[in-house]
Parts: sequence; structure tokens; C-alpha cells
Amino acid sequence: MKSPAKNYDPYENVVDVMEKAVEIGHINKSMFEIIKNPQRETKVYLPIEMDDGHVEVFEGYRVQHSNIRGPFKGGIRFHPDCNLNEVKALSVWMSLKCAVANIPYGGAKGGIKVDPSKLSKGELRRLTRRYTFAIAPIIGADTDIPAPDVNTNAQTMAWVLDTYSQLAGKPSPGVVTGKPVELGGSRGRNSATGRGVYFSTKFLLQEEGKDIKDASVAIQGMGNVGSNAARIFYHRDIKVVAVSDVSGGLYKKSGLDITDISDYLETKGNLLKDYNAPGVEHITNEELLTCECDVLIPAALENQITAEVAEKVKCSYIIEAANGPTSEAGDVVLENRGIPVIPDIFANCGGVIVSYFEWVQNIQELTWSRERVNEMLADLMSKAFMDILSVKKECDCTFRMAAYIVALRKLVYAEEIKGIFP
Ligand SMILES: NC(=O)C1=CN([C@@H]2O[C@H](COP(=O)(O)OP(=O)(O)OC[C@H]3O[C@@H](n4cnc5c(N)ncnc54)[C@H](O)[C@@H]3O)[C@@H](O)[C@H]2O)C=CC1
Ligand SMILES: O=C(O)CCC(=O)C(=O)O
Repeated sequence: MKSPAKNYDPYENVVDVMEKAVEIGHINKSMFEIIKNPQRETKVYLPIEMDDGHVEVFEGYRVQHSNIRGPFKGGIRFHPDCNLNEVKALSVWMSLKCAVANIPYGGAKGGIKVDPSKLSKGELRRLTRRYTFAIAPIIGADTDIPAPDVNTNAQTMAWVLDTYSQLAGKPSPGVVTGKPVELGGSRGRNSATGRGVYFSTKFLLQEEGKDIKDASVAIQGMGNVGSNAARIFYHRDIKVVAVSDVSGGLYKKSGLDITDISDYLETKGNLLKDYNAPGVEHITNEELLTCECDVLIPAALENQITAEVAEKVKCSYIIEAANGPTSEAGDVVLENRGIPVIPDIFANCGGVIVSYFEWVQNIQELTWSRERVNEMLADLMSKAFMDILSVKKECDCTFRMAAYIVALRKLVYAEEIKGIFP
């Protein structure tokens, strides 16, 4: 096992956790060897003419982990620290997530090593189109379907869709999900991951015999996932005591005004460090992770809850809205401290579930109402949670182990019935 922080290796981390689940869940070890490695790793170099005329070359990735249960599926991330190893781990989490959610997809992930805050809108558009052009031969509505992730959104997906459709010579809405509703996106996709985070919290607290209305929540990250989750909690009168973004956090024991904070982020486009309101304290991201709250929701990046942080958290429960926010060592500490963790592969699966609904609408040329989408999301997540609970009881293990066992059994079974090729 790697020590946390600087030596953190997300791919090694996910493989270690899978290996533990293989032991506990009595999973076929030889077939698991197939699941350990991605089917294909693609690295591309993207020359872009910047606004001042000079050329910069960016590095991009698409890792296709598994398509044994259906087409590859997973988001595209723009981040200066993005690298092949991170994308590889994220692609594995996608395969596990789609299996837990019981949707007919495999797993993939893409990314570009770039700080998008330093690029103009025109530069970002050219970079996204160039990246799409480079990976076009390996994506498609029935092969690999990208979606938004960190620092990408419906606008980014509109550029991916248009570039791909130009190359295909026809509108190809099913090639990408999370696109604007006007271009074939699904109602409810934008808020789906945050909504799923709310369902995960509700299911866990119900299981623990607690009323979600009495809970206080702290959320790290106020992007697509964190801000939608915060709004959903707030509109159900659940106290959100702390939120943060990359610039720092805000804390108010009696509960923050999430509508005011969301309006500030949307209309002013400023960072939370510049937000001020009566009774609101400014805190650091580490203080957010260790603040007094019932439910802690990391919704930013990987490796936030290291062993050191895990020793200090004061929450009773953790819901992993981000992918990989808890390191393996952090997880051991939380288990020893008796703090239940709802793992990422279930807690944030609402996004890919509604992506699946979007894709189904696209290929059938249908449009569904927001109410229908939200109801179907609740239904799939509730069934998936029941599956996890049942394995948790069978194997007497943590929620993370149970979710991994549910997923790995499906992936390994699919490999077994297919048989080795050739
Ligand atoms: N967008 C989606 O539908 C899904 C996203 N996820 C995962 O959720 C997490 C967040 O994704 P999005 O909300 O889409 O990204 P986003 O780009 O919309 O927002 C990220 C947020 O995290 C903050 N942040 C960045 N670095 C930080 C740091 N070092 N400390 C604290 N805050 C920091 C940013 O300021 C921003 O508020 C990621 O792990 C992503 O992979 C998972 C499932 C689906
Ligand atoms: O909606 C999707 O296809 C995938 C979203 C994503 O990247 C994730 O769940 O981590």
C-alpha cells in the first residue's frame, strides 16, 4: 500500500481495493486479471493555435477500461494535474460504477492536461475540437460515449458533439451525454450526480434509523456535483453548514444560504473566498474536511481524505461524491473509527445513470420529462443500494467492499460466460 499524499497513485489504489474485494467476495482470481488492466490506453498530442498566434501542444488521454457489459462510458476532465495514470484509475471506477448501477455500459475516461482557467473561450473550443478529432476513431454512440467531468460541462459536450457529427457527416447525438437539452441532452442530467448524492445520503441515514432532516452536511467542491447536491439538500430544509471550492470554504453552524451562494457563483462567477454574508466564517479546505457536521461530502478531487485527515474528521458519515476522494490508508482509518463511507462508485452514479437515460432517448429519438427521469433515477439507485446492502450482510464488510464485490461479480461473470478470445 502506498503512503498518502505525495505518493498517492490512484490506479494502484483502485487495484489494491479490487484485490481486497476479490478475496472477501470469493471472486474468480484468474478472470479478475482481465479486469485489472484497461483494454486500451490512448494518448494524443494536440497542437493549438493560441489567441496571440503562438502554438501550444497539449497532452490528452482516453482510457477504455472495459466494454464487456456494453459500450465504454465516462467523462472528460480538463485539469493541470491530469495524467494517464489518473485517467486509468478513473476508467476503472467507471466500469465498477456502471456495474453497480446495473446499466449496460463498460467504463472509460478521458482528459487533457490543461488549466482551463488560463485559456480563452476560443482556445478552449479549439482544444476540445482538436481532442475530439484525435479520439474520433475510437468513440461513437455504440462504442464509447464521453460526458462531462471536472472543468467540462454542457458547452464542452456541444463542441464534442458538433466535431464528431461533422466528421460523421450526420447528426450523432448519441455520441456524447451531458450535452445541452437543445442539442438532445436529457432533462435532469445537469443535476443528476448531485441528486444521486442526496439519494445516497437518504438511503444510508434510513438504514441507520436516522431522519435526514436532522442531519447537517458539509460539502467540499461547489462545481456541478457539489453545488447541485447543496441546492437539493437546502431545498429540503437540510442544513448545509459548510461548502468550499478551490479558493477555500465557508462555514455557518446554523446553516448557509445556498441560494445566495449559488447565485453569487453563477452571476458573479467569483470564487468563494470573496463571498461575504453575516455570520459566515471563511475556512480552509482542510478545515472543511474536519469541521463539525453529521455528513461529510467530498465533491472535488481524489485523495482528499488521507490517513492524516481521516484521523481528524468529526463527521459521523462520509458520502463520496467525488471519484476517489479517500485514499486506501484513509479508508482503513475510517473503518477503524467506525465511520461508514458510501463509496464513489455508488454515491456519484446518478450522473452516469441519467447519461444512460439521455443516450436511450437519443437512440430512440424520444424526449422524457424531468419528473420521469428523476423517478427512474431514484428507482435504479434504490435497487442498487439494496444489492449493496445484501452483499454487505453476506460478507460482513464495509459499504465500499460490498459495492466493489457487487460490481466485480458482474464484470467477472460477464468475462466467464463470454470466455477467453480467441
Ligand atoms: N460531473 C459529473 O456528472 C460527475 C462528476 N463526478 C466527480 O465529482 C467530482 C467533481 O466533479 P464536477 O463537480 O463535475 O467538477 P467541477 O469542475 O464542476 O467542480 C469541481 C469543484 O471542485 C473545486 N475544487 C477543485 N480543486 C479543489 C481542491 N483542491 N480543493 C477543494 N475544492 C477544489 C472547484 O473549485 C469546483 O468547485 C470529480 O471527482 C468528478 O470526477 C462523478 C460523477 C459524475
Ligand atoms: O455521465 C457519464 O457518462 C460519466 C460521468 C463521469 O465521468 C463519472 O461518473 O465519473
